[in-house]
Amino acid sequence: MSTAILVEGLVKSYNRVPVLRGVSFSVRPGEVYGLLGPNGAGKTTTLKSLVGLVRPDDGRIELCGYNVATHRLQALSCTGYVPELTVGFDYLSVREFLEFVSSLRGLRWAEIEDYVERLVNLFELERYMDEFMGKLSRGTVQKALVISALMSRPKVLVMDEPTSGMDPESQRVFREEVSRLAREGAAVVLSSHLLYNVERLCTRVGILHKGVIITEGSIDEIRRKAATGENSTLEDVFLLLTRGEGY
Ligand SMILES: Nc1ncnc2c1ncn2[C@@H]1O[C@H](COP(=O)(O)OP(=O)(O)OP(=O)(O)O)[C@@H](O)[C@H]1O
Repeated sequence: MSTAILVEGLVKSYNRVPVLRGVSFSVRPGEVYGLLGPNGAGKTTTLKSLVGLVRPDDGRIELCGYNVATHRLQALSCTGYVPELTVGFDYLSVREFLEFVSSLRGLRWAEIEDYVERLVNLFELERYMDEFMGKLSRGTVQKALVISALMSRPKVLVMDEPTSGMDPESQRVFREEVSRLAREGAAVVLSSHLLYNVERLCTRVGILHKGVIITEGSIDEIRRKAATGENSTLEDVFLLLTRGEGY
């Protein structure tokens, strides 16, 4: 399959205020696509549309070849998702939460146990396994959410600000594990304001601004397009393109 995530002409308004005005991008197996943009640019709305939590007014989304509007179950069964915020799991321990997600996904615990244990060790979550999710710090919750999305080794991974609150060591673990999954053939899309992480992890980025993707490509390509010079950072490019025009 040449495209695992296909987004075409996504349009969405809230209370007649347009938020997405024709967002299009695609992600191939093995790619990690970073969706960037100022606050309110529409990143969460786009990612929620991908997993069927927001119904777009127009446009087409396919995950693993399945149209999300008509074959949502099939599309989501090959997809891992890290939401921006979680609600409702406060009174589950981390262990119960992971077991709950695995059973929802129809995974057999015995088959994923070794992988989950490896991730739990890497993210240093062992001592929190029997703590309620509601008692944990933001970064610790994020680690549990990331593990819950990775544990099925999905073909498509959709992540909204996945590393917010994570310490630098865990962010490195995150980058390594997501890269590993991509090398195994997953297509990944993530939103982030942490441009340092994006620069190291993403093979391609798209900058969302005023409801459309204003530039897209590898970091080198968008640096050339923005003519910010070969020593410029992603932050330089981002600030140049979106300067003073927060949406
Ligand atoms: N349910 C909703 N009802 C009305 N407006 C909404 C709703 N959800 C989002 N919006 C508005 O849509 C716009 C885009 O929001 P969205 O959360 O998609 O942006 P974002 O790029 O993810 O922002 P951030 O970087 O701050 O997380 C914002 O102006 C927001 O206030």
